[in-house]
Amino acid sequence: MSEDYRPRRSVLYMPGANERALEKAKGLAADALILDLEDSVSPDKKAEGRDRVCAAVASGEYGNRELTIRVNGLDTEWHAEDLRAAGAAGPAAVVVPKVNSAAEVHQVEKALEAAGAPDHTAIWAMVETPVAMLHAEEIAAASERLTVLVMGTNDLAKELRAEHVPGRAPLLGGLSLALLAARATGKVILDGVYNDVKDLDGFEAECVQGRQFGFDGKTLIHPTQLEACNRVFAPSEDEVAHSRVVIEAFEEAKAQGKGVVTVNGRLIENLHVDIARRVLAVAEAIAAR
Ligand SMILES: CC(C)(COP(=O)(O)OP(=O)(O)OC[C@H]1O[C@@H](n2cnc3c(N)ncnc32)[C@H](O)[C@@H]1OP(=O)(O)O)[C@@H](O)C(=O)NCCC(=O)NCCSC(=O)C[C@H](O)C(=O)O
Ligand SMILES: [Mg+2]
Repeated sequence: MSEDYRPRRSVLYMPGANERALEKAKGLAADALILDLEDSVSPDKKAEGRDRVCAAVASGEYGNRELTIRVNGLDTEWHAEDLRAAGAAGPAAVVVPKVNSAAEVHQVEKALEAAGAPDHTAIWAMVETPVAMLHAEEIAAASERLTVLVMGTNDLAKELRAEHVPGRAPLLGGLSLALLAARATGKVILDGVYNDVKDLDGFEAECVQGRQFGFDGKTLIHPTQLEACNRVFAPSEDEVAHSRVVIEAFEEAKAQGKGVVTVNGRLIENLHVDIARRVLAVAEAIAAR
């Protein structure tokens, strides 16, 4: 497998001005953290939150959790200072909300360069408006620095005037467009949040749906959502065992000059072996964490 795989099954938001949550996150089983300066921080706490999240990045106390900062939107009074501070702090990524065009990605890229952001600081673009759904491919392809698309399903539902319903029928068009864009451009894509922190069954069902769709992981808002998310977005033991059987059966068939074989009555071709190899690589990367 040529592609580098970094687990991003569970990506937990936390309010940037909430000291308790920032402290707690150091011990949570999240693959990545989004230290938020946008929706979860009130206007009077924006400056305090900015200082706190930059200090958190500088602390080096978050282990192998990928540490990112969500800045305020491009059209807000806080955006420029957020980018300056986040760029200088050098997190794994700056998460930019409500990105609607390639031009906006270029604007962020320039501001990060001006802030002296290190090369390892990527851009994660949130796609959460009807315009972003229709421009998803140009957004995803806008920059090599942009490595991840993040669904913002709350804003998307708001803009669509849609309701949050089990199965997310009103959002499926947008989810599909963003996924197509991510896969067409070789980017990672994360599913949106599940708002009811008490409804763990509903949450798990949405994780399963996201994984079946092809999302690489899911964004979360509460620590109780971590366990199911990490489990659902990891290959199960059965999948790993089946993948090994598939690879072995195909190798044997190849040695006998055959291009196809069946396993448990199912056709196995080259592409199924590629899938099986990816499953093993993902499982290994997760085990190595
Ligand atoms: C949703 C919450 C406001 C609930 O908070 P609270 O009632 O305080 O939760 P608990 O009392 O159950 O908390 C138990 C302990 O866990 C810690 N905690 C809670 N949430 C987090 C978290 N996200 N990260 C780290 N730690 C957390 C509490 O501090 C308690 O710790 P302890 O004191 O030791 O017991 C709250 O969970 C919350 O604020 N969640 C994050 C909200 C957020 O970041 N929202 C913005 C992102 S979502 C979004 O914007 C989506 C997107 O843009 C879109 O459009 O869809
Ligand atoms: Mg949003």
